[in-house]
Amino acid sequence: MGTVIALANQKGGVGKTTTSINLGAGLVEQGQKVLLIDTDAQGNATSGLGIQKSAIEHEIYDVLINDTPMKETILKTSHDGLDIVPATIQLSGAEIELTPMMARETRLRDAINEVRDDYDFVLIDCPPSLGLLTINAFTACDSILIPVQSEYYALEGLSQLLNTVKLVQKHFNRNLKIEGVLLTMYDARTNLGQQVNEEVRKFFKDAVYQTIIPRNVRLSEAPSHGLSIIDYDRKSKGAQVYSALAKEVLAAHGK
Ligand SMILES: Nc1ncnc2c1ncn2[C@@H]1O[C@H](COP(=O)(O)OP(=O)(O)OP(=O)(O)O)[C@@H](O)[C@H]1O
Repeated sequence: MGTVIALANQKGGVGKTTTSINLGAGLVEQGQKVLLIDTDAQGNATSGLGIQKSAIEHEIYDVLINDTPMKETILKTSHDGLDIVPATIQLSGAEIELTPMMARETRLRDAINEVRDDYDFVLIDCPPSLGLLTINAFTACDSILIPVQSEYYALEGLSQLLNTVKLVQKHFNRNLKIEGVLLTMYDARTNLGQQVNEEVRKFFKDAVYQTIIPRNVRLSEAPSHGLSIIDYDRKSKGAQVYSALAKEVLAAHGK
């Protein structure tokens, strides 16, 4: 049965999607079967892996609202072996359309359970909010990977995130854990980067990955080509660090 990891931080632009795509591809390189579920209406993970919106027949919205089986929404991506459940802008209405009568917090979990045996890892790219879609992800997953941007106010908002984790543990998912905290867009040349590194390690201790993701222009270019960093520029620093992260994640799971 696959391990389900949600990538979440309600702050926007911290590297959730970049990490979902490239950790996913990195895990595939290590011989894992991986499904990425896009739950962000911006659909950046979807387009970043080369899926044309016009080619999408069913998406995560249909799973959550129309009871479409997840299996019918799964597409192959530009990275061989990495599958995706796509998202489009249609998903932006889902939080309002999910009503209490629909068991609205557990719909994603129920859908994932139908495909979980087909994969080693299921990654959920969360939207930048702590709304119902993120609650669905936290209810469905085993653990949460929190990307933290190495910038001013890096820790701001994380206590809210941890409160949401506690609420979900209490009501829907007793075994929910923190998978790890990942420093992203790190610039070793600045004092700020080093300060944030120390601050985050003081707060989250061993939960912080040894692997740190630096700012790397190749990582920001790859999605516009619909490619993971491994396919876009295998020799880049970005490809090396996401490969190292994949190995660190696997080691944490005894693989
Ligand atoms: N390590 C990096 N180096 C350079 N650019 C990066 C890096 N990581 C992410 N970016 C760029 O920063 C922007 C935000 O990253 P990303 O989309 O992964 O964040 P996000 O947390 O998923 O955003 P949102 O909250 O909007 O969903 C993107 O343009 C991405 O290409």
